[in-house]
Amino acid sequence: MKAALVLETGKILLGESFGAAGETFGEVVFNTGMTGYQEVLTDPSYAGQIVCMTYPLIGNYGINRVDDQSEKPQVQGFIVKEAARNPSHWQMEKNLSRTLAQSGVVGIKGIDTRALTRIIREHGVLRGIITTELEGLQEIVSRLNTLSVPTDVVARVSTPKTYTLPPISREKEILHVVVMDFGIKRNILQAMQESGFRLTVVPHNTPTEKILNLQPDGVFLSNGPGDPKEVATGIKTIQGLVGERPIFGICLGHQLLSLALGGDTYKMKFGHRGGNQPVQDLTTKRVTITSQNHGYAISEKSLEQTPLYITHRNLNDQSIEGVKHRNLPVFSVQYHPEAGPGPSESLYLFDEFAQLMQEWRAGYAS
Ligand SMILES: NC(=O)CC[C@H](N)C(=O)O
Repeated sequence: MKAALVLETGKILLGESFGAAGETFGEVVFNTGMTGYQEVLTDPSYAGQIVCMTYPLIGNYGINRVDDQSEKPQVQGFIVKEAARNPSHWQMEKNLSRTLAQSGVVGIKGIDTRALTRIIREHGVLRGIITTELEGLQEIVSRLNTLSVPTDVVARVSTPKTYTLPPISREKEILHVVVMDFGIKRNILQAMQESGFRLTVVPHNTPTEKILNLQPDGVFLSNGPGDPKEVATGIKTIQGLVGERPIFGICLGHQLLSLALGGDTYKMKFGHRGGNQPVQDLTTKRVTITSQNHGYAISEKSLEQTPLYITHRNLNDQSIEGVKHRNLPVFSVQYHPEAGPGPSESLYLFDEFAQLMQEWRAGYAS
């Protein structure tokens, strides 16, 4: 079956249906990862977005039981050049196109994804529609201008109920962390369990008092989809938590922390999505290659009005990748240290969080 990708610029790219048939609307973004498509599909941070994979062959190791980052694919649509016809891997359980079809994800294959990426890099992220209904494509272009990206995406992907997870590593001192779930990836939960944390995961709109009543050693602010400025209740909660407990934020959590402390965020032209973004720790000068997935960033100028200072920078475009509070145990990073998918060399940040919580615990007890 034929399919088309229609962009808000009026450009129409023709390909073949991949996954579910039908129509889907979203913001078209590109990811440069050569592997990790299963993690990308199931990462709740992509809710509302149509993801274009720049790497030209996708699906070659199928879908397995271990790489899911949430219970289902979360992307709004999926664009590939070539979908592997004979996937093979010892852990493979299903094939990609069937998984997409069963989950109702409308995709398209046969698109020159590198050419599409050039268009996005030139223009900035674009709204688009993938459709298997090829009649009336011109009408879709005019309809596209009336559609806007949903603003309630965090509420859609956050847990509706509080739940707990035990520590996996028993060697380390057990610390209790309350996780504010704005659309968390499983690999982050797992990295924290492996760091010896006992987790209480709470919905995105849990008030400050309820979190403090759980008597955590620290609070974690998760990744998540959409514009951070839309997460007003979360920002308010974080304002109440600063100074009460050690705090660590990743990606959306990092952006929300800055907003809570008086900083500002902006929408990047096409964002950072992939597994090879170089980030420098400004104190040690050490560079790590990081996994990233974000379209917003902290505005540097706005940090002057906050108690935060810059700890990490992206070496490709100098954008802010990490901040720390000047005198409280509060820090965050824009990238994904949990390494799923991507390099694992930034996992040490979870140990830093553990150390802050231990110090805080010791200070609190004395
Ligand atoms: N991975 C994330 O947490 C993404 C944060 C935010 N939605 C952005 O696109 O910038």
